[in-house]
Amino acid sequence: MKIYLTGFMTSGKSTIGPILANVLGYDFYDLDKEIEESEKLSVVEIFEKYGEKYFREAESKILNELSKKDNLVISLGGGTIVNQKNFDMMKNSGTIIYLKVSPNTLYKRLKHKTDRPIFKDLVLNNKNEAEFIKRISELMEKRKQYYEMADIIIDTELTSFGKTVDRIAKKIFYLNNEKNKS
Ligand SMILES: Nc1ncnc2c1ncn2[C@@H]1O[C@H](COP(=O)(O)OP(=O)(O)OP(=O)(O)O)[C@@H](O)[C@H]1O
Ligand SMILES: O=C(O)C1=C[C@@H](O)[C@@H](O)[C@H](O)C1
Ligand SMILES: [Mg+2]
Repeated sequence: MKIYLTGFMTSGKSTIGPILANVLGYDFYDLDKEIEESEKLSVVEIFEKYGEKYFREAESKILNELSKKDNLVISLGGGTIVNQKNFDMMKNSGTIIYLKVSPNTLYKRLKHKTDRPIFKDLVLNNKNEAEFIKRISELMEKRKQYYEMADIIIDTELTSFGKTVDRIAKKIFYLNNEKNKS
């Protein structure tokens, strides 16, 4: 089984992914980290040096390579799913799980982080809360049609890491049992 974790920047994909993989006994890959290793640059540096289009091409290429493996959890980047080819490939090859978090909570997590190129300028320019949340909400609006086509949606707003992992693992064990029955 292949599990793809999707959701907005700082929704918790990279934090929860390795714990989930450990619980399921699967291998774990963080797509952003794989791109960084392959390019020998950080995500911010790739955006600055080569631009977003280049990053997106590298992202799709590495996603396709990783997806040849089985029994794994992949924590995607926040924008990976917003590409029809990536989406179709993941939908046809595995289970997509969306970690749903509100713009207000995402703001609290993002406001001090300078390692997300898309929000770095807002953090460095100390943009006020209303403007920041507006930008998060606008991007969320564009992306949510993809996020919400996930196979499983987990509202993680009020949930600790452990509880989120527990809820996902239970759903995966159930799906695996159903698959074995048929
Ligand atoms: N209940 C929670 N669940 C998940 N993350 C939480 C929670 N509470 C606080 N956090 C914090 O939110 C941040 C989530 O960041 P993380 O890198 O896991 O997000 P991500 O979804 O991988 O983002 P990106 O798309 O940028 O890769 C971490 O700093 C984590 O400590
Ligand atoms: O949401 C996004 O577009 C991104 C999220 C991160 O995971 C990285 O992939 C990068 O910062 C872009
Ligand atoms: Mg991540």
